[in-house]
Amino acid sequence: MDIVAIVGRPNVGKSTLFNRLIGEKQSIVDNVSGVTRDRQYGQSNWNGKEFAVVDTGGFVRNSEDVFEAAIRDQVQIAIDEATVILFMVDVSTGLTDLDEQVAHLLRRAKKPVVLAVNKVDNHTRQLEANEFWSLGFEETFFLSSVTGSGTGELLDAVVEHVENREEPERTIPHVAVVGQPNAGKSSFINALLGEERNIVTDIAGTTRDSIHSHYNKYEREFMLIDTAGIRKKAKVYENLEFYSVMRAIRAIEESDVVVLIVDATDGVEGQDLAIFRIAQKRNKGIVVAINKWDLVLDKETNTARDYELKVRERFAPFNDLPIIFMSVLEKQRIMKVVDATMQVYENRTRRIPTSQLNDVMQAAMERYSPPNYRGKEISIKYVVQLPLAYPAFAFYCNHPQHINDSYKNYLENQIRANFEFSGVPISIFFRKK
Ligand SMILES: Nc1nc2c(ncn2[C@@H]2O[C@H](COP(=O)(O)OP(=O)(O)OP(=O)(O)O)[C@@H](O)[C@H]2O)c(=O)[nH]1
Ligand SMILES: Nc1nc2c(ncn2[C@@H]2O[C@H](COP(=O)(O)OP(=O)(O)OP(=O)(O)O)[C@@H](O)[C@H]2O)c(=O)[nH]1
Repeated sequence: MDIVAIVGRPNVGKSTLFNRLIGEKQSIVDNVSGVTRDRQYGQSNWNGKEFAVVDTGGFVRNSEDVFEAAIRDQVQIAIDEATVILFMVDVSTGLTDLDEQVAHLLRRAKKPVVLAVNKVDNHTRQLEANEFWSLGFEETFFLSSVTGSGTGELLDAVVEHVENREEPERTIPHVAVVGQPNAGKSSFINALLGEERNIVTDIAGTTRDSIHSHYNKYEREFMLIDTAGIRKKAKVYENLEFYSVMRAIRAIEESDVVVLIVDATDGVEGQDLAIFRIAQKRNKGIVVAINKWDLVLDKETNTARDYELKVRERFAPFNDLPIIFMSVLEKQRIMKVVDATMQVYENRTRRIPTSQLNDVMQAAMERYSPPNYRGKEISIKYVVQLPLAYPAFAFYCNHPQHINDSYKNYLENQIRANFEFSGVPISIFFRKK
């Protein structure tokens, strides 16, 4: 999926536009599941074209006083990683030095740039906004993110640069190895591939600059997707947090299963969660590998168990997934991670025959039926698994809009209790019948 990155100074209105793009619905859903840092990444659809949106402002806390250098850094990363750059400026403050600096970087980029002059709320501001033509971007649009005026034209221009890429037919599982800088991603991949590291580049229409390596040993075969280390030679960004999430997004997009490597000495941090939620939103299989377990000293009988419980809490509500403690350094349990990955891949492709699914779910719904809504009886007639690349179920019922989240969770838990979907997010829809 193509990535549209919104860049610009603090306070110009990036997150207001971002929220508009990803839609009210998504933010409500996220609130329910306790996602707080959802400002970074979302999916949008315009004119039938789907794309991912990244709000670069979501990566800086207190962005009011963020260093200018950090913003320039983000712009450079966005240029490298995104498909289209949406550069936002603010008519109410007028053109600033930092705008000029950002524009300078963008003009040299070989990526399409769309300039959005925001807060053009009225006629006076419309006149003032003309000064931004001096930045020299052919595609310049005037909008008001709060009222929404002008956003349609802007998006039309943005999606001109977006391709609707079909998911390529895959013959073997694609596995993305992601995690924070220094978690041990390269060490893990090197341990798997050793000398035989066979880098496959340029798979038609899929790769740009992530590295694909083919693993085929001990009757296990998959493609490893690794974006680690690409930039090491070129430039080490100060803004590592933004950079590593950005490159994780790319790898996740191309994968079926994501192996999230976490440094045991740090525990699960905000950034690990950000990457985890992106994989979850994209319905990818997930395996968590807690690495550097050798560095955790004085281990007792319950150390791993207690640690695992804490990790599961962090990932809630989606925590039906394999968590494996490994040490790449001491070659401990690396193959366990591989096996879990293969299992999760299988779970993600699992198809439950309709009759079996209905037998199990009818029984579950008899044990605990959907609560009435304002005296209306809710009845779910049957359920089918949808023909998608990931597990998704449609429940046909009389009042689809009145089934509450706790009942939805009940249904999901029942599916998980009866069928093996460990490591895989499940989508549940209610449809009118
Ligand atoms: N008048 C007006 N105000 C706007 C418009 N869009 C956003 N704002 C306001 O501008 C302020 C900053 O908006 P944000 O969306 O938080 O800006 P941001 O660029 O994401 O800021 P950072 O989080 O600092 O990066 C908020 O008070 C918005 O309500 C607009 O079109 N017109
Ligand atoms: N003690 C210990 N050190 C490890 C382990 N795995 C990796 N390391 C060390 O951690 C450091 C970082 O490992 P890398 O594999 O380069 O980490 P990375 O995630 O690829 O890092 P970036 O490319 O910066 O994103 C190296 O010094 C490794 O030797 C482990 O299991 N135990």
